[in-house]
Amino acid sequence: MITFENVTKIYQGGEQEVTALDNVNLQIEQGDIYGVIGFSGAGKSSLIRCVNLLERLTHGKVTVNNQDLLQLSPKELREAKRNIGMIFQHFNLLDSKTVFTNVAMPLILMKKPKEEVKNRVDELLDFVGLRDKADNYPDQLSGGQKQRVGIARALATQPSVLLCDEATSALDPQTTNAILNLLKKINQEYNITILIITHEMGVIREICDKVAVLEQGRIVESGSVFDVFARPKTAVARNFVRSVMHDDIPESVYQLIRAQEETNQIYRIVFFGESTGDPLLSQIAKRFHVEVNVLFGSITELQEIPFGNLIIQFKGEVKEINRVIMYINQQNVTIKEVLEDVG
Ligand SMILES: Nc1ncnc2c1ncn2[C@@H]1O[C@H](COP(=O)(O)OP(=O)(O)OP(=O)(O)O)[C@@H](O)[C@H]1O
Repeated sequence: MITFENVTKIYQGGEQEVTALDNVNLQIEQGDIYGVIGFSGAGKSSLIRCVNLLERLTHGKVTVNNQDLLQLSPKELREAKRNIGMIFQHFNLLDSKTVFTNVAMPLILMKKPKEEVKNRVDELLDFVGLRDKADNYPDQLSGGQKQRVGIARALATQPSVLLCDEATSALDPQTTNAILNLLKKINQEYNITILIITHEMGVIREICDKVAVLEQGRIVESGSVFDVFARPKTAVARNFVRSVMHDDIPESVYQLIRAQEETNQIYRIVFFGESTGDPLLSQIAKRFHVEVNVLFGSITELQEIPFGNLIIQFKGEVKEINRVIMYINQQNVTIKEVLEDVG
């Protein structure tokens, strides 16, 4: 478990102060895959680096498994840090050492017996699918393979927490998916809590259970990935969701929406899970005296669960349309007027 309590990080850059984190509160439960998303400069690196004290916070408190690292003795701190693995965008491998030695390094530093080191490294290289590369050097590996080495090294000390600092940003989409699947496997098989920072909503969609949106050092929105995708509350979260949902409404539909006089007839309906398949619209057409037009529709997958998005026009009497809206609200879907995001 990781908690951030009123965390502020201020950098003193010459004469100017930069507030990278501004009173951040966040709770990451044991076993979560928690994503923090934000644009460049939002404070993501500062946030993740405060967890293992690569950065010192200016105010507030960060705890990992109820321990405040700042309160520990040097010896206790070394032990606590072994419990926190980290992987990096640019892998941070030792180029002059083999894959085996890179993965073994944390154990060598702990002065573990040779045989124990060998067994553990072999096991880890098997786990990440690189047993045959043990004697290779990092520059003989692809980006995805380098990140696998980084992951194996991070797991060497059997941490309960894994910090991922833009771990897939330097990789192509296919390799990104393979690495994300590996992270999912680590979470499931070892029950390791994973904190990921990223600027890519695709990463959040693929593996995170929960997400926080960081903007100018503040958490502006947080919750389950489903909730944030279905009901983003802030403009920044809406933009991130749109970047992967491919649900942009065509301009021709916008024109139709802008032109209409009755303003309460066009709605966005968001479905997810099993309700995506429900014949909701045909039920509406049967039960109510309204005409139903689908103006636009898209469907995508969120963690292998279908997530649908429809723009619907209802034609009929206002009273009847209101009954339809009430009916839809009772189903497991989200409905809202489109006009507010037409701009
Ligand atoms: N060592 C530093 N000294 C001064 N300012 C810094 C330092 N590190 C970061 N900052 C500033 O703090 C703010 C947050 O930076 P941070 O790197 O945490 O953001 P980020 O979201 O990780 O961005 P990116 O995705 O570009 O890495 C930025 O305005 C940045 O310029």
